[in-house]
Amino acid sequence: MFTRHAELLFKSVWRISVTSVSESHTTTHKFHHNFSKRSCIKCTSARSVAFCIFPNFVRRQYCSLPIGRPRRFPMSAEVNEVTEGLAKVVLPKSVFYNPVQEYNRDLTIAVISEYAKLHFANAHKSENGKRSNKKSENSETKVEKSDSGLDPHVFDNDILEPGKYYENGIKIFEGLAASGLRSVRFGLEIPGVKEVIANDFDKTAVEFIERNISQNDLGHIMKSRHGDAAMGMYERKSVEERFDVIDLDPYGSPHLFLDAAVQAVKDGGLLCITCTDAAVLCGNAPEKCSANYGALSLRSKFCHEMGVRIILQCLDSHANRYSRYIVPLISLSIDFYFRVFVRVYTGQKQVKHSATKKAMVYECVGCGSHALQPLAEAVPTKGEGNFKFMPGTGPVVGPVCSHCGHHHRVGGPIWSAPIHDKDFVKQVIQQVQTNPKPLGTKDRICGMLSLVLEELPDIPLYYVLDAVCSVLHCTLPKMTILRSAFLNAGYRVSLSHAAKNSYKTDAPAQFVWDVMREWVKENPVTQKRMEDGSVTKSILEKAQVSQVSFEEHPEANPQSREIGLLRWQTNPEPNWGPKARAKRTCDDDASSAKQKKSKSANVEVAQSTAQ
Ligand SMILES: C[S@@+](CC[C@H](N)C(=O)[O-])C[C@H]1O[C@@H](n2cnc3c(N)ncnc32)[C@H](O)[C@@H]1O
Ligand SMILES: [Zn+2]
Repeated sequence: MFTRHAELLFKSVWRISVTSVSESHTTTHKFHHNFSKRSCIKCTSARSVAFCIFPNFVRRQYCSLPIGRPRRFPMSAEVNEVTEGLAKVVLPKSVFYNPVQEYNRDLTIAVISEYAKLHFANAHKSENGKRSNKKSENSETKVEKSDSGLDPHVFDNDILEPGKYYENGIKIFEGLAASGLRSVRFGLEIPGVKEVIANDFDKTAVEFIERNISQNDLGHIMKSRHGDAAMGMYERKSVEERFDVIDLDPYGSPHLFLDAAVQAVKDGGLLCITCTDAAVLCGNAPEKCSANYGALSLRSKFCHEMGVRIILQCLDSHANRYSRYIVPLISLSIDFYFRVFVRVYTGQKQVKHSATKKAMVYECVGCGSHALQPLAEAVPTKGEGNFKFMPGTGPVVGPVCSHCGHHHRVGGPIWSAPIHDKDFVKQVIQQVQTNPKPLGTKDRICGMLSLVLEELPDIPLYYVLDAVCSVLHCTLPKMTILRSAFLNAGYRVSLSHAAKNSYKTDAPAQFVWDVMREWVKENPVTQKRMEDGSVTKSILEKAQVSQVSFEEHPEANPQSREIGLLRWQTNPEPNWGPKARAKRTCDDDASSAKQKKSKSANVEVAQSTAQ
């Protein structure tokens, strides 16, 4: 006991930095503290939090703020340390953290890193352009460095380094940062960064963001912001101040932040958006989906891709109001949430095409056949690149389903244009595979993105084999046999990353059912399933129009399957999934109590309860 006292006294007198370890509190402190005064010697705040080093023995006070900024940590906070990627952060229970979202964070780091390369390549190109103009104006002028200080060789040599400040680097805003883990990782792992701002409207979260900035030595590129995410973006919507990248990872739906996001991102900038309100987007609450996203979701077999496409049409509609439009880079349905990466551009001419990239969806309530009703079409007129825009013609389906006689439900509008940029996806895969410091979820990123590369880019939505077979009450053909039938008939077919056993095809629904009629000839349905008026009977009694061959086609096995990539998630940990909204455990002062009140009003409208 005496030795312990002596050790502590020694440390406090000599102001040695301390790494504290206890059962529930583990944290590293960068600053030195005055033990006897029980206040932080750096900021002399008597209100700094006390974390016990040794339970029931002694309490010490720490603070990681720069001198002169008094601050307080909650007295009752239990602090945990989390290590992910290159980051080590501390956070109390009252600040949100979901370990399963590591995949989301890893993927985002890979995407933004690739985006940063494009950013530097563009800057380099425009600098070269300027340089050659200057040269042609005055051949004696030598331009060694750009006016803006960009080293022209930085991109050529691919020597951008993470953790370093780049004057011409990318500016990133994380609107809903919680502990700042994601932003800290951005700062440490993404090469070519100028600024990372981690924002949260929770006071405790921001205190921990600051602590984590200091603990990870990121003061030169990262800072915190305390306030509403939308306001943080509106403040930076002027052209000079816009962000290159905005990351939004809210509880539930991001809809409250989208108007600000599409304005605060620079021309060609990147939005990274998570939606964890999967139930709403997948048709459990179409009215809520309509209110939040301006589109009706359908509870269909293809709901996971439909959810992605609803988010994209919503983003594009928001952008259109400001003469801007989106270009999706990667749009994914993952586990229990959606994550989309889109670039936002300005251009009135392109905005006119936006309505042609959206469609309503008809889905038969009996057999699940679906058809897309485009909202508008572009008709070429005189002069290159000129179009006249017309409302879509329809309906594309009859009063009842031509396959089973049931009625249709109408959903949408959805984004009906491509949802991924395959060249970009290839670059991300290559970068993830060759990264000397591999991401924790590297295998899954490569597996899922390889599936994305295989997806038919021009075919929205898909069929699910189990569902099609359950309509007919028949046995399931092997996926390779089914795919062969489409390929042998000259149609294209692919999986979708959004669902196992899915198939996308450019074949008409008539052929989809012809394949099943042929299959049922060899694998008959029991007679009791052929009741009068049943969907099974209606479909199987219809004459088969096309010839179908199940002979194995050489491309029947998708490459991602052949080489055994990790394509769909296996359970990463027990009870994984959305995490409940973080609960506040600390005492709040009067102002944060007020804030809490208005927050709950916002939250009421804004978000569902889980992430
Ligand atoms: C799901 S957590 C963010 C998780 C974090 N991005 C990560 O990867 O660990 C959502 C955070 O948003 C914050 N938040 C909710 N509404 C907000 C608003 N309007 N403005 C700023 N922050 C908000 C909450 O306090 C919470 O910390
Ligand atoms: Zn039908």
